[in-house]
Amino acid sequence: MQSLSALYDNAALRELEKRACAEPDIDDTTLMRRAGQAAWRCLLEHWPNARRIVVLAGPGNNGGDGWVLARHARDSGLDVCVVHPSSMPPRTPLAMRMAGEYADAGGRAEAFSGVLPVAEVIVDALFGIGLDRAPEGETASMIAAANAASSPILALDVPSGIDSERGAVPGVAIFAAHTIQFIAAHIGLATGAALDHVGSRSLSTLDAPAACFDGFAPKAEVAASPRFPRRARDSHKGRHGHVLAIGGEHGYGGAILIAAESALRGGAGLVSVATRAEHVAALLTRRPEAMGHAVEVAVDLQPLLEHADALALGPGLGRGEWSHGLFEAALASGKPCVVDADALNLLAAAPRPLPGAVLTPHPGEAARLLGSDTASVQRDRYAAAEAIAARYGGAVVLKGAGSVIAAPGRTSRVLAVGNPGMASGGMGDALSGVIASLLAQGAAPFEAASAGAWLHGRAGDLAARDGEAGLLAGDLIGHLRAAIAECTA
Ligand SMILES: NC(=O)C1=CN([C@@H]2O[C@H](COP(=O)(O)OP(=O)(O)OC[C@H]3O[C@@H](n4cnc5c(N)ncnc54)[C@H](O)[C@@H]3O)[C@@H](O)[C@H]2O)[C@@H](O)CC1
Ligand SMILES: Nc1ncnc2c1ncn2[C@@H]1O[C@H](COP(=O)(O)OP(=O)(O)O)[C@@H](O)[C@H]1O
Ligand SMILES: [K+]
Repeated sequence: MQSLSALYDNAALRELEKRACAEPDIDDTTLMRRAGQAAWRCLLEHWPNARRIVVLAGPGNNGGDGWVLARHARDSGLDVCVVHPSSMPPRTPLAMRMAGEYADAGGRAEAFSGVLPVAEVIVDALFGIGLDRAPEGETASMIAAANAASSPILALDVPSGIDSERGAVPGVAIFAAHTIQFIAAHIGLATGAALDHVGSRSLSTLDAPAACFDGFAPKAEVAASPRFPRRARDSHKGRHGHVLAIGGEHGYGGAILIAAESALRGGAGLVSVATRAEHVAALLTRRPEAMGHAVEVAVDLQPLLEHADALALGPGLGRGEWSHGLFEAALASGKPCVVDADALNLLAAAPRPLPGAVLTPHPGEAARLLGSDTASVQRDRYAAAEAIAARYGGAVVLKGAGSVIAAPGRTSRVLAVGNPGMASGGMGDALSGVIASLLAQGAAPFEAASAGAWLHGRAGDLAARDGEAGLLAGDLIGHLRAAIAECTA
């Protein structure tokens, strides 16, 4: 059974369409009719009282779906107007046929004149998975006019202007209230800039037979909530792992303190911190449960490394001599390790394979790891996360809205939890702590990355119930325990 959690790219969607059309009683016309009808039902479900609708119809098959919907709406007695770009009448045979049927039934259609007719719902059928460049000229104006109208927009398959494979928004794009996707969920609607455009989401498989999906793995999956076993009654701290958090150069004590506190709230049995001497008192005042160690030279780190099950390396680490020494000593230990913040910058400067590590770059750090730029990373977040995993060998969490989790040989995952309240300093340090905590408790890198990122996002959502703006990493950490409890059998 297909769900919104299994995500496919455009090649897969087109192949699935082909397989469906190979079935005896299905062809491309049937699929388009089903798409238009499913979209019409979706409109009725969301806006049962709408009497006037405008359908924006593009030149391709996405437009075709729109013409079918328009016909259903008209047959049901609604006041319908289809608006198409004056320079782009229906171009594909299917779209031409559906436009013809609508016209034959007496449906109203007009070329875009600069203003859209008034409507209670606007249906966006301009472009779907066939978008091949940023909308410009007339289509850009139609999108802008639809967004400027006060009516909600129902997007068919993809909000027009969104790159349905990558989540990027190359120019203007529809801001939909709801998007109904056809056949299977699109990978690009789950991450990055696209998230602001899709609204709520649904999926109509168009009754494509389940056999079409046989042997067809999704390109990515929405990360599911992790499951944790209940603790044994006779458990003790030695069974829940020992995290060593390493960082906190002069002037950057807060980051390592947040990572340590988050590791404790992530369930680690013990948390030690290796940092500059001046941060130890602050750490112990704030979190006496942590063990603070002043480390002035790398050799001081050795005994701490020996006792650690996993490392959180990088929060506030800096990039100087002290930082380099600790970075090299920590990696040389071969312990499971979260590599974050300045440790990622040091790694970018001296790349090496780190198969047992979890790398947690934000898009800027990801760009440095790849030798590219932030805009390129954001243009294709899946490709960037997968390229970092391939280059460095470990698991990767590419942070930001719709965080992408990747590892060599694994199907990538994308987070559906988290919120923009988390765009504040220290949130990444909290993520490092919780992932290190799971590594210390025995999780493998990809699972620790995925479960840790999920818990962090969920705790952020629980914290955001009191509002997004002003949400602090410390507030999120306060909800980690509840997030873990929700996931515990
Ligand atoms: N794949 C499937 O399984 C199904 C697809 N259907 C619909 O078909 C759609 C795909 O149809 P198409 O492949 O015809 O693609 P689209 O309808 O998304 O658009 C393609 C057309 O728009 C033009 N175009 C693309 N970007 C443009 C831009 N920025 N400015 C101006 N013109 C631009 C292309 O040159 C092409 O003519 C899907 O999104 C979906 O709505 C459904 O009918 C049923 C099943
Ligand atoms: N708009 C957002 N939606 C969801 N999660 C977000 C958003 N903004 C930030 N986050 C999350 O918050 C954390 C921020 O990390 P980072 O950018 O490293 O912050 P810092 O360096 O200040 O600690 C990441 O886990 C990121 O995914
Ligand atoms: K569309």
